[in-house]
Order: sequence, then C-alpha cells, then structure tokens
Amino acid sequence: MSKGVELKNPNLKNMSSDYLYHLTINVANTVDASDIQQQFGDVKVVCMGGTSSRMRDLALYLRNVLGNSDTSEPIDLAAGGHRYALFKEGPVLLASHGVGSSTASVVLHELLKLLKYAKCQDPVIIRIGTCGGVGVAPGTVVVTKNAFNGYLRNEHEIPILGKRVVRPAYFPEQVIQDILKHGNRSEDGFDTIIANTMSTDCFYEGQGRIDGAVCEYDDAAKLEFLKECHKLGIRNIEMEATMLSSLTLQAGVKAADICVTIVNRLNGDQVEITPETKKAFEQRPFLIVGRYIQGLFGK
Ligand SMILES: O=P(O)(O)O[C@H]1O[C@H](CO)[C@@H](O)[C@H]1O
Ligand SMILES: O=c1cc[nH]c(=O)[nH]1
Repeated sequence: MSKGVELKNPNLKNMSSDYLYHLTINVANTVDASDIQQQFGDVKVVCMGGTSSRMRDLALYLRNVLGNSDTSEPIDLAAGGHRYALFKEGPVLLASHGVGSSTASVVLHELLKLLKYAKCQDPVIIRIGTCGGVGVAPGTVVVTKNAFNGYLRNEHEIPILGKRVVRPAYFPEQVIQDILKHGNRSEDGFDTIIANTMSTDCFYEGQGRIDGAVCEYDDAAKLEFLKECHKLGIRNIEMEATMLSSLTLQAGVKAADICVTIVNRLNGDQVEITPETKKAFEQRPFLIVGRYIQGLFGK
C-alpha cells in the first residue's frame, strides 16, 4: 500500500505557510497546498547529485527513458535561489546538492518537505554521485549498504542544540536489491557492486589524502587507514552517504546512494581521469538508475 510522507516534526502542522528558501518554492497554504500537489504530486523518484550539470544531463537522459519526445532545455525550477538546481522530468525530480553533507542536508530537508506538502506517494530518493574507490577499479559502480563516518563508525553524528546526536546510517535492503538487479549485465562493461561507504566532511585530510594544503601524517599511515576501511567492507569514499541515509531513515522515506569510482585510493590521491572519461563514468549510474526507473514506470 502506498503512503505519503509523514515527517517527524510536530512544528510543521503549526505553520500556515512554508517558504522553501533555497528551492525558492513558496508553500503559501500548508493545509491546502493544491498548487504544490498539482505541480509535484506525481513525483515518485528524486535524484540528487553534486553538480547542476550532472542533474541536467540526467534529466535529459531520463526524458528518453520515460519516452518523452520533448527537446527543450530542462527548466531549473530553483534558479532564483542561485544555490541548487531543480529539474522535473515527469515523475522524477532532480536536484543538485553541492559538495558534502552540510550543503546536501539543506536541500534534502526542503525536498522532504516538498514531498510531504505535495502528498507524493511512497517516493524514493537516490543520490547519483562520484567517489573514490578503495581497492576497486576506477569506473566501478558502488551501491551503498552501510554508511561509515570519518571515525569509521557506522552512524551519522551531528551537533544539535549543542549536543552530539548519533543516528543510524544505512540504506534499506529492498531498495538496494531493486537497484542492483539492473546492474552487471554482460553488455555493461563495468561492475556494479554493493558495499559499505565511508562518508567524510573533508575531501583531503578527512579521506586520508596526502595531497591537501595541510597533512600531518605520512603515506604509510594513510595506507593503514585505507586498509582498515577495506576490512570494514568499505569500497568507496564520498561525502554525503551518512547524512543522506540517516535523514531519510528519520523521515521514513526510502533512499539509495549509487556512485561511480573515479580513482582507486590504494593507488593514489589525485583524480587524474580525463574530463571525457569522467563524463563517461558518470553515465554508468545513469544507466542503472535509468533501468530502475524504466522498471517502475513500465515503458
Ligand atoms: O560527485 P558528487 O555527487 O559531487 O559527490 C562526490 O564528489 C564531491 C567531492 O568531489 C563530494 O560531494 C562527493 O560526495
Ligand atoms: O576520492 C573522491 C572522489 C570523489 N569524491 C570524493 O568524495 N572522493
């Protein structure tokens, strides 16, 4: 049975209106948000990723998948906010989130509220990203199971009202399997694996790189850390998985994180692939998510 989004915030019912500031969407009447329902009520999938250009490319890719013959430029519905891009292709909403959990959590809070006000039924949120690999070949697609923070704890830690709040950080098994079954076809030419992900607040020191502006450890310490990651079943490193999994678990909304590796961190720190290869690698999660979406909408 499908269900709407019921957020764990009792204060929302006392707000007669809600301005989703970064998305520049005004919910003028939270009790009767029929305008919002008309515009967004059909949304079943929300795709998120770091850059607006990737989300635009994905919007065009999914247009094809959904059998829409429109050739116009996707419209950025959040352009006025100058922070995030927001596109809509039929039942799919696509949002950029910037680098890291802090920027991604802002847009995620607003997207979750949008899904609630629009009365979207049983939506799923999928992050489509890039990442560093740990012992896997660049170009491998990783679907996250458990998300570990930079302390190598399988949890999301966040200060709230001056206190350390710790929340679970994992993605629902059913969504993982539903996505994974669309990978590893003989024609793909790349592996799609399920693994744990480390999610950090810093691309450089937080991910054990020795090529940042500051570094107080040596290559041996870095490799020891990455090997410890590997022992925990971590095969990729990015910057949003703990926040995304924990916030969506709290909100009771299904989610997944599917990222392509662009460097094998056991071999080095610099991302040296060409822009063309990066673009081609970014298409890999598109392919898997495209098949998943095609499966949902039966076209
Ligand atoms: O490729 P995206 O989606 O931006 O994600 C990864 O890339 C960024 C760092 O370069 C971080 O946000 C990390 O999570
Ligand atoms: O190494 C990498 C590559 C992409 N994104 C990350 O967060 N880390």
